[in-house]
Amino acid sequence: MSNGTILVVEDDLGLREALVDTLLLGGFRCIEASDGASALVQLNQNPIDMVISDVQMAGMDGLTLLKNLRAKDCQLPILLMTAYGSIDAAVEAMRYGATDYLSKPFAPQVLLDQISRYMRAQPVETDQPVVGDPSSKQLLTLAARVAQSDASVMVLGPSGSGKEVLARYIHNRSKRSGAAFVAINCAAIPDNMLEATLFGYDKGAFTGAVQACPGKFEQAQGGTILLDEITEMDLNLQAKLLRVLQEREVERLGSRKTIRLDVRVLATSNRDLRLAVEQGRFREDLYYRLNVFPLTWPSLAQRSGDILPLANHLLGRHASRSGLPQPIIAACAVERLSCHSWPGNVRELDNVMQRAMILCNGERLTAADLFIDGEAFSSPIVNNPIAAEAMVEAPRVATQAKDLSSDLKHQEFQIIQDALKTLGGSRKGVAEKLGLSPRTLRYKMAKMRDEGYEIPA
Ligand SMILES: Nc1ncnc2c1ncn2[C@@H]1O[C@H](COP(=O)(O)OP(=O)(O)OP(=O)(O)O)[C@@H](O)[C@H]1O
Repeated sequence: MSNGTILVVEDDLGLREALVDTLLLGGFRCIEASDGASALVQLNQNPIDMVISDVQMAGMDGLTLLKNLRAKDCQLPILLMTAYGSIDAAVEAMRYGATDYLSKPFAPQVLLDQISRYMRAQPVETDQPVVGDPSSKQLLTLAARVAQSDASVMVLGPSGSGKEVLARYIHNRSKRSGAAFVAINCAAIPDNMLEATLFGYDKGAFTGAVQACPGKFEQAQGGTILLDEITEMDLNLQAKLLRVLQEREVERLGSRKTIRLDVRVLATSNRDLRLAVEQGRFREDLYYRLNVFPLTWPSLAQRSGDILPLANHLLGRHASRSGLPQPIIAACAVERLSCHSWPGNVRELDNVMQRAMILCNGERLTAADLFIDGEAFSSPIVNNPIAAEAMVEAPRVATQAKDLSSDLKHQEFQIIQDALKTLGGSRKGVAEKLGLSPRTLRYKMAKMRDEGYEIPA
């Protein structure tokens, strides 16, 4: 997914910078505000997908900002950062409609995990899934045929394999393409909020329901709803969902008015559905209702003909986002991409291409620009030909290369740490001295932080 835009509201400049660095690394766009009032201005001027705000700020504090935001938009995800141990502030935040809260201090990964739980689904930029493997081409042809009907479709496949891309493709190829496509990730929303999110609620239906809000089904009226990771839905809610699907009508929470629905339902799961039914974790009647037409997108390793076309496509996407020309993938990089098993599927490939775009210095993307998790990495700063060699040979000498890589990474972090100390913490100075772009430096510093290196102030 293009990860979306986050408004970061924090009056402490240092902390705001650290938050922004972490979020940029996570692939999000960021807009900054130092208090509640300027946050409201930013919100009026920019499309925002999520807000992260401190509670204690001079001027308009986080809770007042929260109330203002909720009055304008009842669905915008808002995360509040509360001081450690400040239970009262956290409870109050939730009462006034915060989506969740983070208690300070928190690790960067905790922040990123919370964000991915609540981030609004982002439009996927490509209309047509990119494929190259004969099996994927067949699957697309089948999906295009299924799209013409109004049947429920269950898209199966491992995490990151492109299930949402396929679901959007079905919507775009259907007669409903002119209407909304509404995706909801059933695993990302806490059980007690999922029902209200799906079916909507009336004012006063529960504490914090300060105004009526339509649910996702209503928003998808005339179009398609995607129930992502449906097997994660709790059994009680599965029963309510089944009723909505059977009756084709919905009642908002706290309301007696029924609303007729004209919505096509698509669902995804990365579990073995039959097994989930056998284990009593997924209702059999719901299984049959949703599984009218199952389509399975296998792991990337099982359709290796897709790897290179996808790598080029994803690289092009990152190049155009950074306003840079798209590099050509050199033969050594192609070999490395083809050798890897891609346990994280297309999402992992996307991350690798994003990093490669940052690391790549010229028109050619080489094996040394591919930073694959769990494999050797040759640093652009410590430009060591032995390490580059070790990377190309990675499948054969993985263990040796891994040791060398971690050694090089340590040296590189040491160099950055020393430069920061010498230059009194000036990032601009360090970037210039080491010949790195500010973005690459930020990326490396965030990695250092993750690995427990101390960053001189
Ligand atoms: N065939 C494809 N063509 C273009 N982009 C793709 C393709 N498959 C996956 N992607 C990209 O890979 C990323 C992951 O895809 P997607 O979110 O559809 O996977 P998923 O199977 O739904 O993942 P999850 O199970 O974690 O929800 C997205 O950035 C998407 O744009």
